[in-house]
Amino acid sequence: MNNSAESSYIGLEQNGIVQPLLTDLYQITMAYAYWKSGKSNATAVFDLYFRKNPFHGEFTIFAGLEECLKFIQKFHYSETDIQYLRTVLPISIENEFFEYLQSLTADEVSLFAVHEGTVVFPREPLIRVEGPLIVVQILETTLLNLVNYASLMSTNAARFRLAAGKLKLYEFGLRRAQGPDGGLSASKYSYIGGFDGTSNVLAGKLYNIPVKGTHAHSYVTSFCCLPEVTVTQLQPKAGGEKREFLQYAMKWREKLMSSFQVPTSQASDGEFAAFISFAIAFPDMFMALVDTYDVVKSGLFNFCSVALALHDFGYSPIGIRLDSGDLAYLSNVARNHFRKIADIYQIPSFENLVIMASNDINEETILSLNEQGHSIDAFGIGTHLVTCQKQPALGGVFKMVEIDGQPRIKLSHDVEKVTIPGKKETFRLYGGEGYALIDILQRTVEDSPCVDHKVLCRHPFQESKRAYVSPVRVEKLLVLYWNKGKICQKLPNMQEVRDRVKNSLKILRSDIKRSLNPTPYKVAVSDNLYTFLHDLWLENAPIGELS
Ligand SMILES: Nc1ncnc2c1ncn2[C@@H]1O[C@H](COP(=O)(O)OP(=O)(O)OP(=O)(O)O)[C@@H](O)[C@H]1O
Ligand SMILES: O=P(O)(O)OC[C@H]1O[C@H](OP(=O)(O)OP(=O)(O)O)[C@H](O)[C@@H]1O
Ligand SMILES: O=C(O)c1cccnc1
Ligand SMILES: [Mg+2]
Repeated sequence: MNNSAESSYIGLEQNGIVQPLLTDLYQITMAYAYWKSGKSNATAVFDLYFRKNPFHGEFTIFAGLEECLKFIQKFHYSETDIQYLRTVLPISIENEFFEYLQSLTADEVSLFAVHEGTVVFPREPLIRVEGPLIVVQILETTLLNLVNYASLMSTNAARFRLAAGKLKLYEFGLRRAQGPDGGLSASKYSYIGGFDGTSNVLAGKLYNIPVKGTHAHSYVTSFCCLPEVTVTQLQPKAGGEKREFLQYAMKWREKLMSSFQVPTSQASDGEFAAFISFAIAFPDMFMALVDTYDVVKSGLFNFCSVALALHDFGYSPIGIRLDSGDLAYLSNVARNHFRKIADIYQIPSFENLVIMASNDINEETILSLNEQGHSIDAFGIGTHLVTCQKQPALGGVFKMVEIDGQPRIKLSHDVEKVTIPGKKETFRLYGGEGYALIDILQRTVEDSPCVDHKVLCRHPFQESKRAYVSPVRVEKLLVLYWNKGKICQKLPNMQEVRDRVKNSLKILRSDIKRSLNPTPYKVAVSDNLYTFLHDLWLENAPIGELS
């Protein structure tokens, strides 16, 4: 098993699908219309942000930044891209436009971003992109594609992590993921969000994530009786001659089942044969799926018998996986068996055999299991995690906030959808206990908030909602990551991003993180930005006439 994700994954090539044509056609048609109307030299500022936290929660983890940087680093239309565009755009498009497109790079763009893995909130810019209008516009779809699922997935994983506490979490979702790329991203961002590993072997290879696995029901059902065990011997861990393993396991099964007063006829021989064969193949990592027939009457006895035989041979069995039934009840039964065996046969390690649970597990199942009391050590989670079944998309958007130094606002009947105009900074203000109190958006022309100085924080749309905050610490969230054609920050490796997620969540009070009815975290605007926003709003919304 690959145990370290410490080495950098920065050197990795980006998935080949991520290229300039991975965009919506309208970015290119707009580019032509901008170009044609003489806006090629316009300079624009766009904010990438989302409006609502996912999963009925009150926090989001920002992820996908490194992929965005890799994308803009190599942003360039190839000759075949241009050839293809010629076939889909109208014949009337001037040839010089294609020449112009082919010459484009993101070298004149600046990109500011929140560090990947940081906890973030609605309306605050996660990424601010400044530069030639056409280039910045063209980046929209790809940047959103790279950030939305990555952030959603990392947030989902972080929520599972909060629910599971210190228990191990493994991502088992590849078979249920949204295609190959969705599956790889799910493995990567669930690790960033706090999972301990994945069953996805390619993700292990590409990202150096620990890979983990047990076996499927098919392995168990492929055996029907003991004579099918053709290799019956095993070399003891300490070395020396191979010995009859099968006989040891059989002796243990008789002994165990009679001491638990269950007739051996109740246990499946096929399952027993499967476990023996698996143990002979993997004596150092024996983990058995015990629910194919009957966990209590068959699976547990078969597992324990093989595990005891392995112990006789000097090996340490790992544990079991439960994949159906009442997981709380069955895990407690299993733990009691393990305890009894540890006690009767004086093998203390048996008490701590791993109990893994899988089968359609979601955040609520884990919270409910916690309430009921269970003996599970690890969860294998697929569908709900990778498809983000509770909320399949993060509604991140990319909106123009300034052009040629002039602020821009997008109005909407839905106040939540009105954009906050102008070039902005975000500051996180901390209170005495180390918790973040509020995030405040300011215009870049304003002075930064200072420690121990009162800052007026205003709700962006509700005039009466305002408060003074005297922060004990101020953190500037947006950092210049891409400038003059270069990545200008040291990029963290995956382990560091994962650590940031963990530490970033610690700055949130627990009521903001709880699953049911969490307290919203406040995102405010400065007094100056409040006035700026509302003046521009009025300027852009003429007084109507009723008739
Ligand atoms: N103690 C428990 N509390 C809450 N939910 C549980 C508990 N045990 C299992 N679950 C969940 O209940 C669901 C049970 O799934 P389902 O109704 O398909 O039964 P099953 O055990 O898979 O049956 P089958 O033997 O047919 O596979 C799963 O989503 C599982 O995660
Ligand atoms: O339940 P998930 O969270 O998606 O986790 C992954 C599931 O994948 C496997 O099931 P399998 O493909 O064999 O199907 P089944 O258990 O649903 O029959 C495994 O046994 C888990 O039950
Ligand atoms: O290794 C496992 O147990 C596993 C892998 C993928 C899906 N379900 C289970
Ligand atoms: Mg299942």
